[in-house]
Amino acid sequence: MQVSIYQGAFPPSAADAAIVIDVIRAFTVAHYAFLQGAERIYLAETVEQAFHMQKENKDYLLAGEVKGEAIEGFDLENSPYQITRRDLHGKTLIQKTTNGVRAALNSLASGHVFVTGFTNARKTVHYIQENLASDLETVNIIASHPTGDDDLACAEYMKSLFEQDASITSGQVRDRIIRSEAAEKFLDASNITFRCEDISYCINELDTNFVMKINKARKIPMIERVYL
Ligand SMILES: O=C(O)[C@H](CS(=O)(=O)O)OP(=O)(O)O
Ligand SMILES: [Mg+2]
Repeated sequence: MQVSIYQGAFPPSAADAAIVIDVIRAFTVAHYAFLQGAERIYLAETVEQAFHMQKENKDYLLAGEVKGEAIEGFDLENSPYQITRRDLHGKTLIQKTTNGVRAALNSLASGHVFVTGFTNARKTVHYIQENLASDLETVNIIASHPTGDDDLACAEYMKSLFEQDASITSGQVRDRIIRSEAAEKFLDASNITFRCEDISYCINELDTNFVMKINKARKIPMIERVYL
């Protein structure tokens, strides 16, 4: 199996499987949303599309950000801290974010498409190794932030798990996430728009029994849980 890492929202090629990483914060948010009971998460290309979908389906909840900030009229921010304080049982979310959602939508030409933050990175590798590996010649790992080291560190970690070379530890990934450019504004106490708690949710691996896979058969792609 050839495992390649790309950085940014525009992967140059398709693969048998793609794993799109957004540690800070889109797919950490998605992971916690499922843990809070969400059933599915649609991926919206634009804020307008998200509002249109909610107009047609009044129960859907809008989650996301523009330039990291809350969107007026959305139900949820792009904040794992906030998500963990909501009961989302049975809910459908529509997610719109700058890097993670954009990169996922640009990866749909790959055969299987998974999304993850650091919280579910190890489980995602194990799921692919156990269930798909014999059918996969190429795997693209897409670190969705164009320059931030948070997603790149997680991508290197996942590649090292696939290749079993122990070249990077989970502790090293955690340190790189905390020191990344993307984390800066959250850890700046004078910047009250961003919560430092969000970073705490992004740096710990969780022992969950599912991975997050994109269902491409729907008109609007959506993330679903696939159980281990
Ligand atoms: O909200 C986020 O964490 C980012 C936007 S920014 O990098 O903070 O401007 O979006 P995401 O798609 O979750 O990386
Ligand atoms: Mg990000």
